[in-house]
Amino acid sequence: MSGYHNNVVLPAFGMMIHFQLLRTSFVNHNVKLAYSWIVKKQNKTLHITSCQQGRPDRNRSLLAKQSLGQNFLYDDNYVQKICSQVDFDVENGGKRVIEVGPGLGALTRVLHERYPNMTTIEIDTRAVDHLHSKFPQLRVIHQDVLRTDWKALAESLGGPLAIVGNLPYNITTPILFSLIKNCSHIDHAILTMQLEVALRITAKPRSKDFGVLSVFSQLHSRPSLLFHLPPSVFRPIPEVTSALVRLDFQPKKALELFKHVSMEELTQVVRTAFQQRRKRMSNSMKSLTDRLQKELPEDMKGRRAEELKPEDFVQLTEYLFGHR
Ligand SMILES: C[S@@+](CC[C@H](N)C(=O)[O-])C[C@H]1O[C@@H](n2cnc3c(N)ncnc32)[C@H](O)[C@@H]1O
Repeated sequence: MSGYHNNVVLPAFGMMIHFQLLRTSFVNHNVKLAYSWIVKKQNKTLHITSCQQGRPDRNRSLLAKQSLGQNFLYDDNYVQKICSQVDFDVENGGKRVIEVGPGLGALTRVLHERYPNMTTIEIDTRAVDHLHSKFPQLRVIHQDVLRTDWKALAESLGGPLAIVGNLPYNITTPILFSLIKNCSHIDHAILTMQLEVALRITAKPRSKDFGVLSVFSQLHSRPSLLFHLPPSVFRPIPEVTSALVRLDFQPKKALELFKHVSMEELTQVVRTAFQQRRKRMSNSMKSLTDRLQKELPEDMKGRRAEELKPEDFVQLTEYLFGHR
C-alpha cells in the first residue's frame, strides 16, 4: 500500500498542483507576465513557457539553463520597479542604453517601448531567436558579454553607455570588473545581482563585507544599493535574495587616481592585502614587499587590510611601486 501511495498518489497529487498552477497563470488575464513552469527535480531545470496578457505562447518555450545563470524575472511589479530606475538618454531613442542578458525579454519589453534604439547582448541562441520574433526592431548582439569591447561600442553609439540587466549570477563579478575597467565609457549601470555581492560592492571599511570588490567599485564609481528582490520574483526560484544596485561611474576620479599607478599594480596590492584581511599589513604584505624589496611605510605596518580606505590602497601602491 505504501508503495502504491508513493508511486501513484504522490505523482497524481503533484500533477494536480501543476495543473492548478497552469490554470492560474492561464486564466488570470490581469497578469501581464506569467510563465507556466514544471520543476524537473532530477536535473533542477525548468521548462518555461512565456505568456503575455494571460495567453500562453506555446511556440516559445525553453529550458532554463543553470550554467547560464537563467533565473527569469517573473513578477511584473519588480520589472516596473527596476525599469523606473533607468533614466538616460531619452532624446535619441535610448541609443546608448544597453541591456545585458535580456533572456525572454521581461525587462526588454518595458525598456524597448521607452528606448526603441536600445541594444541588448545575449549569449543564448534560443533567447536570441525568441527576442528577434518578439521585438523585430530590437538590436540584439549575439555574444558573450565578457567579450564585449565597451570602448568600441560606446564610440560607435556616440558616448558613454547606460547598462542595465538582471545579471547571470555565475559571472556577476567578471562582468563588474569589465565595467570597472572600462568606466570611462560607461555613465552608469543598474544591475540585479546576488545580495551578497551587492553588500560587498557597497561595504565600508571595517565591515565584514569590505574587500577587493568594495575597493575597486568605490574607486571607480559611486555605488548604491537600491532595494532587495526576494527569491520568489524569479523562475526558477533561486536560493538567495537579490538586490538592485546602481553604479554611477566616475571616470575623472579614476583618471586622477591612476595617474601614477597601473590597474595591474593596484590589483596586486589589494589582492595580497585581502588574502589575509585580519593580519597586520606587515605580515599580510610580506610576500609582495619581499618581492619588490621594499619596506612598508611605518604607519601601515600595524594596520589591517579591512581598516584601510579605498584611496589608501592607491597611495600604498604608489609607494611600493615607487612612482612618486
Ligand atoms: C538572470 S537571466 C535574466 C533574464 C532576463 N533579463 C530576465 O530578467 O528575466 C540572465 C540572462 O543572461 C544571459 N547570459 C548568461 N551568460 C551570458 C553571457 N556570458 N553573455 C551574455 N548573456 C549571458 C542568460 O542567457 C540569461 O538570458
